[in-house]
Amino acid sequence: AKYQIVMVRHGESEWNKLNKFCGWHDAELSEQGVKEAHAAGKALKDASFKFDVAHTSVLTRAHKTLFAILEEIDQKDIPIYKTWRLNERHYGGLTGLNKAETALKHGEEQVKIWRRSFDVPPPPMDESNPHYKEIVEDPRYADGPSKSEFPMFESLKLTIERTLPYWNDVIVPQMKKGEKILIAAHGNSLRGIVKHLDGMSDEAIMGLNLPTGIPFVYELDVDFKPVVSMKFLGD
Ligand SMILES: CC(=O)Oc1ccccc1S(=O)(=O)Nc1cc2c(c(O)c1O)C(=O)c1ccccc1C2=O
Repeated sequence: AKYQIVMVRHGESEWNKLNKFCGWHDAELSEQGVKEAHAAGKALKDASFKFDVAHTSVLTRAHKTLFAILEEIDQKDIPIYKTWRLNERHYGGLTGLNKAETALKHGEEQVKIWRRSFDVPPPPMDESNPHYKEIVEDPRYADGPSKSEFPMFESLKLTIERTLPYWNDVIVPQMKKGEKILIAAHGNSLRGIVKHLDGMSDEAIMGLNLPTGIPFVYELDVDFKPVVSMKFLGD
């Protein structure tokens, strides 16, 4: 095919293990997550993948997944672009809550609505949330989003709407120049790219839960239409 791109959801994080909404909180990879990342790198090395450039979010769990992969394929010297636009969805006031706390605070009915909604946002994060300051004041957001567009919550729809401009304005032009690209990001930001590439419905993309730490390949024709969609390594 004319173009090929590899994407991978970061390995399991410490908060995934605790079933806590993580979003823009900068959780570490769990030990299992580090292992997943190295396994991903080994799979890419065995398949002789080489990249010219990598894109990731501004969150550590994605960086460490990317670094483990680049170490395994011996390509630690390629340029790495970090952008908030590839961040995980912002879970607003739910950030830090686990399953029980969420149900206790908002009730099972509301959880059911959120789970199946594409554009119903969680409650905004406010100063009462223990993670408010660490996120809003983080210097890593100096390059964006601006104060006025800094999210306090995101629906899946809003997440996709802020990820796609990066795909269209940064990644596609690089692919057109022949760059071989690896994206290490998060479940919901990668959903935005996959939804766009495969023209999936809102319902279909909500049904897609990408596995952690397993790279997948898209092969695209000259019009960026998928010839091969979401081919997982090891498949
Ligand atoms: C598997 C699991 O325990 O998921 C968790 C984790 C934390 C809280 C609630 C749950 S849950 O069991 O209710 N399931 C569960 C709950 C939720 C979601 C979701 O995808 C999910 O699987 C959302 O996407 C979601 C998105 C936006 C607001 C709330 C939710 C939500 O409340």
